[in-house]
Amino acid sequence: MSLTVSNITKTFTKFAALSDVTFEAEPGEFLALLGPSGSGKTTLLRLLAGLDVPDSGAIAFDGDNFLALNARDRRIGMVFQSYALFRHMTVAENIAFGLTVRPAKDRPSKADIKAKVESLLKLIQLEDYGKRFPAQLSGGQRQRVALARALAISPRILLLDEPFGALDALVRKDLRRWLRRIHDETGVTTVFVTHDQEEALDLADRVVVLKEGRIEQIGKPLELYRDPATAFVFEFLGANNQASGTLRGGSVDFGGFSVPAIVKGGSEGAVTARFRPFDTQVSRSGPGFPVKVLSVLPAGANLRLELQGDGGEVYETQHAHDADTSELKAGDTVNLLPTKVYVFA
Ligand SMILES: Nc1ncnc2c1ncn2[C@@H]1O[C@H](COP(=O)(O)OP(=O)(O)OP(=O)(O)O)[C@@H](O)[C@H]1O
Repeated sequence: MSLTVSNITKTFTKFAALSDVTFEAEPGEFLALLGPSGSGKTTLLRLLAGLDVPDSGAIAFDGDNFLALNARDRRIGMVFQSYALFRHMTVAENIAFGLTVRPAKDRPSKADIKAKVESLLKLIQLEDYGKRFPAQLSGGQRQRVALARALAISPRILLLDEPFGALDALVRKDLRRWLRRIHDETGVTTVFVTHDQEEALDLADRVVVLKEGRIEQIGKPLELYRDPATAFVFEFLGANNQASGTLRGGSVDFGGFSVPAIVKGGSEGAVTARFRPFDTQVSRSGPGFPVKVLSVLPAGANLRLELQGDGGEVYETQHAHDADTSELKAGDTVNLLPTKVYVFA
């Protein structure tokens, strides 16, 4: 095990920013910390980095007690959302910084530093940019340089705090793919903070979902999506629909039709059933809730529908085009049938 976080609690003037947080990262694993604003992600990252100390609990890396080491001795690479490059230094000087400030006995030779910077510039695909200053780079390029600077010290662990948060959606997507490739090439254990579920599911080997300073669930992206432990995880990880029904013998009865349920808690009787846009069928005459089509949106090979029930509730569905849905238009009345629902405590 490379990183072990055990029972970490951190309180700010009586307010518990983190409560009893425990998780592990395998060597070389890419872990995402995912949660809404204020869930404790940055606090956790700061504790890992040694920028703050927990009230209780333990943090170890490869058997070393991290809490007994100061920030520098933990050998951590960090990248923040804001471009923290030194403005008066060139790209190459920025990347070399962590090596040039080492005490003489630990400092690599000038030639070694130069070679390291060149290999990192190549890795981040900015080979010809070494002599530029940060102001002469795009936002995305600056974050690539920030990553190279973090990697220059050969960190034992890389901590990334919403590194693409300030960039536009297209650049973010590009950098996401790029970061994953860099991670796979360098193999450094990485903890990535984000509040963007798509980013976390896309990038990470495993995702730690935080809510109000506590871990809701830890799992591989697909596990979390398919097998969410709580209603919070279900809702946080993707578009969701809700309908009231009666849980009975593993199915939810909606009055007139019933749907197989994945039951994660709660008891038989009145429940709120949740279902994903993909787990639905829309038909003109089959079973289901009578709904009105609000909008029809093409989504690649799929069709996305916004539907409204009798009581004003809005549903979202997404499926492949079929005979029953391809001619649909706003204002039509159809039946919405969930094919699988989740019930949580
Ligand atoms: N130095 C501090 N003093 C007091 N409260 C703090 C301090 N740092 C963080 N908090 C509180 O701890 C909670 C968790 O904050 P944190 O920054 O870790 O959340 P986050 O999940 O990273 O949120 P965001 O996505 O908005 O950055 C918040 O309620 C915050 O107000």
